[in-house]
Amino acid sequence: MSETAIEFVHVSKLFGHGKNQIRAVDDVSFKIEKGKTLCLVGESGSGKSTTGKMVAGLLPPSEGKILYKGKDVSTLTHSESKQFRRAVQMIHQDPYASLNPIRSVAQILATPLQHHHIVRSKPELYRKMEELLEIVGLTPPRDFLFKYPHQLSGGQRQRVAVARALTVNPELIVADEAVSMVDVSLRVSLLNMMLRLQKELGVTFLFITHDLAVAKHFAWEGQLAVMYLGRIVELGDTQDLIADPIHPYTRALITALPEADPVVTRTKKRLILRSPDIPSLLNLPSGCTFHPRCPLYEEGFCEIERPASDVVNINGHLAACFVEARKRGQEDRIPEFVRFGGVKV
Ligand SMILES: Nc1ncnc2c1ncn2[C@@H]1O[C@H](COP(=O)(O)OP(=O)(O)OP(=O)(O)O)[C@@H](O)[C@H]1O
Repeated sequence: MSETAIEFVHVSKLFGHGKNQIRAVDDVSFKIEKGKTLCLVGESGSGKSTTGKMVAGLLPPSEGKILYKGKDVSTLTHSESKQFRRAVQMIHQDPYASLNPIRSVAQILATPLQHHHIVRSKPELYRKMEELLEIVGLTPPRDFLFKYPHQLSGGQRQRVAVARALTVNPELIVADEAVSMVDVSLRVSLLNMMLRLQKELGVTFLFITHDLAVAKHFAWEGQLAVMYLGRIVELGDTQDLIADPIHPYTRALITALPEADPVVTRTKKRLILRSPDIPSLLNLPSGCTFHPRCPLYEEGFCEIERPASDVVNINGHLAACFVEARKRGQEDRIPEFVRFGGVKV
């Protein structure tokens, strides 16, 4: 039976106070099975990083529950909490900022290995550091151990950051825009290295990116969650979601993807949004927050109530769109007063 690594149950994160309060993450639910990948994709400000930080235990939720292996993270004892922090590691966008510039690769890797008593002697330390560098594709390891971050390329630095995360044998890695600062030419090999890690070490991944092409590649065998203004608007197995996107926002993202074949790119019908502007979290539109941009917008239907993330549910492929719920024969999942144009019946 599959085991759930992490689960969000109606989680929200609020920042600020009074009139300046925003819901950076709003009523988000998902689970990631052990050894699988969930990729969060969405535009800047959609709440991806805030979600990632909550998964990594760096931010507490304002509402809702986060379960780690079925246990509410807020109720963990001190020692369980320490274990949790060690089991979940985060890889950031900018490895240059996250690696200490005055420490060599060997020093960067040795600190957690020694601190957590993962190695007990110098020879064991060196064996372990070399093994980690080999796992992340920095070979021969001796060429890299005594280098400093500034002597490495962006892709190599990110590999060191991954190796450092692996020092503590994590069960879950949160990779937040981990390839976006790396040259396009090196991105695929970095992504493939992380995919290999997942297969060989069985690590669970929460992968965060604004780039749907990257998301598609990394989570092809996992799941995608599309975020918009703090909410998940569509969630499903990546292959289903790409083949049959339900939410118009997902469709817009997919039709904007470049195709390998230039003829397909030229002839592909793009989904034109009614407005390019993303509303402010401080002043959200009523009802479905995507309605001012949505090509499927129906007056008197879309602006009444915010659709639940699972108002469309096709064998576990979920989406938050009343228009699509109706089109796909799931009208009974739409609250009655929305169906009757806002009139309480
Ligand atoms: N510590 C904080 N205090 C106040 N507001 C915050 C804080 N962290 C994030 N926010 C706000 O929450 C919203 C969501 O931010 P978040 O970084 O999670 O989005 P994102 O989708 O990861 O975007 P990006 O890729 O630009 O980081 C944004 O409006 C951001 O300004």
